[in-house]
Amino acid sequence: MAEGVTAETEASGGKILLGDPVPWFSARTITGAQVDLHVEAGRWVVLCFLGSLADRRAMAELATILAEAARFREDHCVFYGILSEMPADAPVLASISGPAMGYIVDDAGDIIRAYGAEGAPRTIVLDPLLRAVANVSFDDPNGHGQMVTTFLQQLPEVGASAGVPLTAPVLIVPRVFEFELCDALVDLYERNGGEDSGFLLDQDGRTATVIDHRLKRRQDLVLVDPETRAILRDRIARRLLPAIERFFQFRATRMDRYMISCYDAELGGHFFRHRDNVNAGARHRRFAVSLNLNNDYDGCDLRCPEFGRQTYRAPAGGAIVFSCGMLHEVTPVTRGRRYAFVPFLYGEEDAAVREAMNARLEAGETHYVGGHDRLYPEA
Ligand SMILES: O=C(O)CCC(=O)C(=O)O
Ligand SMILES: [Fe+2]
Repeated sequence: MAEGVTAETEASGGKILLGDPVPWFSARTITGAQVDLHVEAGRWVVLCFLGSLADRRAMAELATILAEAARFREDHCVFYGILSEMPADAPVLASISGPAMGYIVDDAGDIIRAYGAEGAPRTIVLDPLLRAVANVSFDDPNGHGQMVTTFLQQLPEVGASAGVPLTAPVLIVPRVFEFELCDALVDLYERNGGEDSGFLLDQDGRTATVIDHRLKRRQDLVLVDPETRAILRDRIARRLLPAIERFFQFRATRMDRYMISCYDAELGGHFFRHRDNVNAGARHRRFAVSLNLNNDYDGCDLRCPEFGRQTYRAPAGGAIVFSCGMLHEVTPVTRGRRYAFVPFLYGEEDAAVREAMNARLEAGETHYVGGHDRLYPEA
């Protein structure tokens, strides 16, 4: 973006500096859709701070940007209009809302203030890593609408957003579990079956397990047998941890979630975009492991939207390891069933964090007592 825009941003006292990461926020749109900015990463994000739509100017600027609405697509660019009060024609805005376009009423002004837009309507565009790449005020000498639409017209596809080919920071390590071990685990699952698996969600600062098939469809079989757990722990400690130490410089001492997970094509198995460490009860998680137990299925691969549309798949018996802070999704399984072992790794300090976060768990959630997650219990 033009240098003049940077200068303008700094001079206005706004908190958003071009190039810098922006603050995350959570809100609901006027249609009730939950927006967590951190989940919006992986595409261009247009935050249009319009003030009140009772103001004719705001309406005109919105109309100019909406002329580009065809560019708002879930896999490319999403648009949020942030309003200081509920508009009179909310039903009209609701009718044009969708997965790539929404309107948020920020009547407390928290988001507006955090983005330096109080009394200074503007459009801020974020890159797929949620860093500000444009900050155009309504007072821009070149015209707000003109500047924003030109900018939107020039946005490359997400995969080209860095100007060089992108690869997500995932480590693929083959041959962690022997094929016989994989087969035995799949067999165990088929004999026992799994249970619908939820995901963690914070509401009013407390973490609860929620089931919503639109966001996740998976069945899990929890492994309680100490011998089975010891075998899995042994393979992870001997074959995976050395690679994590070498390539990520992290020494894991704890692992949780001993279970076999199954994504079934007949049930529409998938896992929507998420990060594994954002909820209070999940802050201890450092690295996610995704170890495939079979390969006779289609789809169900890992995608890391911040790094483009490309997908990743571990070979049977092999693992993908990635940071729990990275946005990721599991694409729908389109044929057969995918079986996987998907534990989280962390260390001693993280275990202490986890214990402290017991206080933030919703009633009914299992409290962490430690011990069962040690990777070297004999030490
Ligand atoms: O199925 C996978 O490979 C990843 C699962 C996942 O993202 C999770 O359980 O949080
Ligand atoms: Fe995950």
